[in-house]
Amino acid sequence: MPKIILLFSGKRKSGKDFLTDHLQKVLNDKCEIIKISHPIKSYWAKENNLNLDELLSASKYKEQYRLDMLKWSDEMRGKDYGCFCRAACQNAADNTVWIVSDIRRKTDMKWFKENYGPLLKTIRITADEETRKERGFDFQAGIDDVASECDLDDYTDWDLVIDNGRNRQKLEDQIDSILALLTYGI
Ligand SMILES: Nc1ncnc2c1ncn2[C@@H]1O[C@H](COP(=O)(O)OP(=O)(O)O)[C@@H](O)[C@H]1O
Ligand SMILES: C[C@@](O)(CCOP(=O)(O)OP(=O)(O)O)CC(=O)O
Repeated sequence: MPKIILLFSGKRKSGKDFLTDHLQKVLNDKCEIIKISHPIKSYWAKENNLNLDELLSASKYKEQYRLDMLKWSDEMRGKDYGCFCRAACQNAADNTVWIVSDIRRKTDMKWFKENYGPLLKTIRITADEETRKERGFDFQAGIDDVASECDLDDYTDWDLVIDNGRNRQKLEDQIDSILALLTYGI
């Protein structure tokens, strides 16, 4: 079992990868980053002969395949809503902090609550649209108005909400607010 699980949610280009990568640098080998999208991208890369590293990066490359990955993964979730959460957590190390950088759907939340309820802390990252646009966000129907991006918009029970937009605090203060959630001795 992990020591504690930090579940991060936020719209694209809000800065989920940016903040969780920095958190990982601070926590070092005491933590592990888990991406629910990793098994999706691995499958997609293998099936279609694509570059997995590019799919995993913040590049434009992944945007070309986002809609297809989204459609395929939603079909899979229809059969088993926990399939990617389970696959993503499968090889994660015991006794560390798990940083799940991309919960998107109520069913992701449900799966983690059912399997690891008492260990969870939930964090929502927000950023104003202008800042997200500066980072490369460009609204696309079928992506930005569906569950993948919107399902947790009406979730209000976050343990922490971090503004990572124009009015954001300094990075170290943002990270400190996350570290304050780690009440377990790590
Ligand atoms: N606080 C920040 N300061 C500077 N650059 C940031 C910040 N947050 C995010 N970025 C940059 O914005 C881009 C999108 O961030 P990313 O973490 O990939 O977003 P997401 O994972 O939510 O789609 C990246 O190039 C990232 O480096
Ligand atoms: C098909 C996806 O898994 C692709 C997700 O890729 P990323 O998690 O890399 O996206 P952002 O960080 O928001 O830019 C989306 C889904 O709904 O599962």
